[in-house]
Amino acid sequence: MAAPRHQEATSASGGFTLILGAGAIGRLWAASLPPQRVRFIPRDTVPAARCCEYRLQAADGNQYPASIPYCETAQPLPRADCLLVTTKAADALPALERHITRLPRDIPVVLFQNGMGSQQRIAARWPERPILAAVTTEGANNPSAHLTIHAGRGQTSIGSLTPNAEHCLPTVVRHLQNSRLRVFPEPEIHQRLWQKLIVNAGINPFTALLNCVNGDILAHPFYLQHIDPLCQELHQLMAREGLNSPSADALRETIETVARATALNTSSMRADVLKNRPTEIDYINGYVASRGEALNLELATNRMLAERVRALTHC
Ligand SMILES: NC(=O)C1=CN([C@@H]2O[C@H](COP(=O)(O)OP(=O)(O)OC[C@H]3O[C@@H](n4cnc5c(N)ncnc54)[C@H](OP(=O)(O)O)[C@@H]3O)[C@@H](O)[C@H]2O)C=CC1
Ligand SMILES: CC(C)(CO)C(=O)C(=O)O
Repeated sequence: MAAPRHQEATSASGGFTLILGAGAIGRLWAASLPPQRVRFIPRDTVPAARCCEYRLQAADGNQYPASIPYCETAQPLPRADCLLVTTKAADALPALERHITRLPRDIPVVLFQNGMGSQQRIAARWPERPILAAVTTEGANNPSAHLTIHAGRGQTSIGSLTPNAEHCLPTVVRHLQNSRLRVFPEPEIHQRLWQKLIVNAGINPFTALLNCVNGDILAHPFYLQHIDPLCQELHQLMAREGLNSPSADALRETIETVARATALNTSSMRADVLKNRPTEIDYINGYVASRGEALNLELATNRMLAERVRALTHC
């Protein structure tokens, strides 16, 4: 089946997008942007093929073929309107460090990582570059090497992390709106990152530890024992960080609304544990616990959840 038509992109760089991280979210974006105007930056090793070939199963169930060229490892990177970084949180800074000298200083870099910590480290490492963060509720997974499933339609909010990103935000948003995905500018990106962090902190570790889908945590005694202390800690930390901090009850309500809305989902953390891959716990409950330590707050529930999840993939 032929893919639906895109609007034609126009810009000085020809509407080009570079993507670092050809995993589930990277492939969703690559197949959703105008064809012929996307390149994956490969790992250090020369990729086995010139193109990343796969099928994207759209949210309506239809499948479309995608063939996304890899950039030549020995050549300069092509001029592009922006770089999307779609690795896991732990890989984002090392991956950027490997390639950043090949990129013009003014290229906007959009970070898609869940959780918190990696974005701040990247913004602090390259404060002069335009670095932006994206918070996305799109859902994608790769059940096999050549199939990417767009499991749930959502939206992507983008905001600036460094001063030089402010003026690029409208252009980056317009550029990414040229895809089949919904994209919006987010002036309060820090608050938005925290909202997503709260949801991930309240759902992901429980699904990983209890080995269940999102909705099934809600009636489990372990969840019921820990969710209120967890929400108290999140409320305390947000207040100390100077953020707009909803009450612990409101945070629990937010977490449970998402758990009910995604009741049949396997969370990204449970999926990582099931595949014996490193989880992003250090950027979720681990990040909360370490911010607590830095601010002299005892956030024991987050620390306990982080330790238990780490133990799942470290044996
Ligand atoms: N999937 C989703 O629905 C959502 C994901 N996110 C967030 O987006 C981020 C990416 O998630 P997802 O796509 O699921 O993860 P995946 O593991 O599917 O993809 C990450 C990709 O990054 C690649 N990668 C790692 N290091 C490098 C490097 N140095 N150079 C080039 N490529 C590299 C990996 O390659 P390899 O496979 O070889 O290791 C892999 O292809 C995560 O932070 C996640 O939390 C946020 C919302 C939704
Ligand atoms: C919202 C939630 C929990 C959906 O599964 C998610 O973001 C994740 O799995 O990481």
